[in-house]
Amino acid sequence: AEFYSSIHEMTKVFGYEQRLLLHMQKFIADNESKLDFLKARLIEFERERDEAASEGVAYFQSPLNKFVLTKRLTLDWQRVENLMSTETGSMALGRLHKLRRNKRMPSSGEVAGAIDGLLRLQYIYRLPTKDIAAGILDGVPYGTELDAQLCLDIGRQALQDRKTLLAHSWALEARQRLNEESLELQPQILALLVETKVELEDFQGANSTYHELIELQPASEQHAKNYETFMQANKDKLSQSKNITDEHDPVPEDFTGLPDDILYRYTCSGHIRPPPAEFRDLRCGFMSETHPFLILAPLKVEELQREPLLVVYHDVIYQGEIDIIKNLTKNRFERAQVMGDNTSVVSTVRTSQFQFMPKTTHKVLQTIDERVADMTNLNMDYAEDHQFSNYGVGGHYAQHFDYFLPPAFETNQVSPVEWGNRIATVLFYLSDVAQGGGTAFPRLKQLLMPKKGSAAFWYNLHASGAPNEQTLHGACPIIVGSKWVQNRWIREYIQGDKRPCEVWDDSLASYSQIKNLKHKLQ
Ligand SMILES: O=C(O)CCC(=O)C(=O)O
Ligand SMILES: [Fe+2]
Repeated sequence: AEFYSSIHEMTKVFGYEQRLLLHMQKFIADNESKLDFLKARLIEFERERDEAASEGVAYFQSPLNKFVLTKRLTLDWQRVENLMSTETGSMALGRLHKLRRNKRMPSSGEVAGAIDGLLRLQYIYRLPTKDIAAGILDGVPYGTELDAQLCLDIGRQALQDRKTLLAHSWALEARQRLNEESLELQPQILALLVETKVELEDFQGANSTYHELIELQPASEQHAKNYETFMQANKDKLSQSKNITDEHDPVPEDFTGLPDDILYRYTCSGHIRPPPAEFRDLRCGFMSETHPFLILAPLKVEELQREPLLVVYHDVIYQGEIDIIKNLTKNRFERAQVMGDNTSVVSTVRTSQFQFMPKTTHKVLQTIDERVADMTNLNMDYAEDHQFSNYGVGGHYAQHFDYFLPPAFETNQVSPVEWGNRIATVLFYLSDVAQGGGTAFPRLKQLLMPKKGSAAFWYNLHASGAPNEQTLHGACPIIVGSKWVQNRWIREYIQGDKRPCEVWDDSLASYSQIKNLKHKLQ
């Protein structure tokens, strides 16, 4: 199993640790009683030796003593030897060994996954390194401090991810957190610091940190060699210095034209927001007139965007239903995947756990679909299986489109293909999230915060069926909490009479897109 991508899974780890602790206690107790027995024997044997030594030859003249000594040298010492050579606590050790190798236990690869999540949080929400290390996330203290080793591990992974400013700050933090116990890490920390300083072009700083490192381990040939390579490569730049205090790139003043991953980042962090003018016409309430389909459903709806339509319904899934769903999905989650070139793959683009469930599984899923039909006026006969996702701390789903692109059709990843593309998405929030975890629409400048019981609805396609690229969206990383969502992906098939095309006449925009799409297909 994989734990770091889901809080739901993570809670099971506590149970495992509890059992590991019991085995360890048993192991210690067994060994302690063995040592107690051996210590008592030792004292006894020493006492008799002292007696013999003080009495001298007279000691051996007593037949009784002769007997005692002989017995001790044979039987007693044999028992001691036997005891010393038995592996005490082997039963407890065996159990611990077996439990640790259980395939449901987290593996060492999970540490990398967990660090990856932490770095993503820090990067997107611009969290200060010293706060995270002190156990403070986005201003809230959680009482867990990170030690020098962990700070070093995080720094190394940041460097690997090319987040050099972060790597530098984690190396500094690791150095600050060195203590007697962890002093042996100092050379590794200095080495990381050198690497990051070189990358950030603080050659003077790198040079002096190299000196520190060599002073610390003057005998190391490796350091000498590395230093020589460094000097050869940078000898003309040694006067170049930089006071690196930043941990993050500066926030851009203007976001136009920036790549989608950057837009996603700043939408999640709240730096990208719709300008007030865009709110002017938007409505909220028990709407029935703005869009024809709402006549059917006097639901509590909030309009976030007209073009393309993006609305949020409030109180459209109930606690009783959520309880049933949590029960149905129990122990059935697996690591979420994304579409790869030919097949689905695990990726850091999407770190959560998910499962699909046919609507025939339980009546509650049919009830929900009837409600979705009321909310959207779409035909739910051609909706995919219900998808449930659970995100853990640091879990996210990077910017993506819900609609299928031509390659997905070509590689048979659209099933069933006759149902066409995903015309619309309804995303139910089955939980609140304490911190982070919004759904970001970078091109619409919208950030929806999960609220238990509400649901977002948007069309992925233009009325013509062409993909609407404005619908790019993603699930921002969770800072604190466990996020549960349920997806309804509604497909195009026989929605023709349902979707009120005349209200959203986007035929012009989609014409060029269709051409573009055809071009891509050729
Ligand atoms: O969890 C979210 O907020 C968004 C999920 C999503 O976009 C998806 O599952 O396709
Ligand atoms: Fe999505």
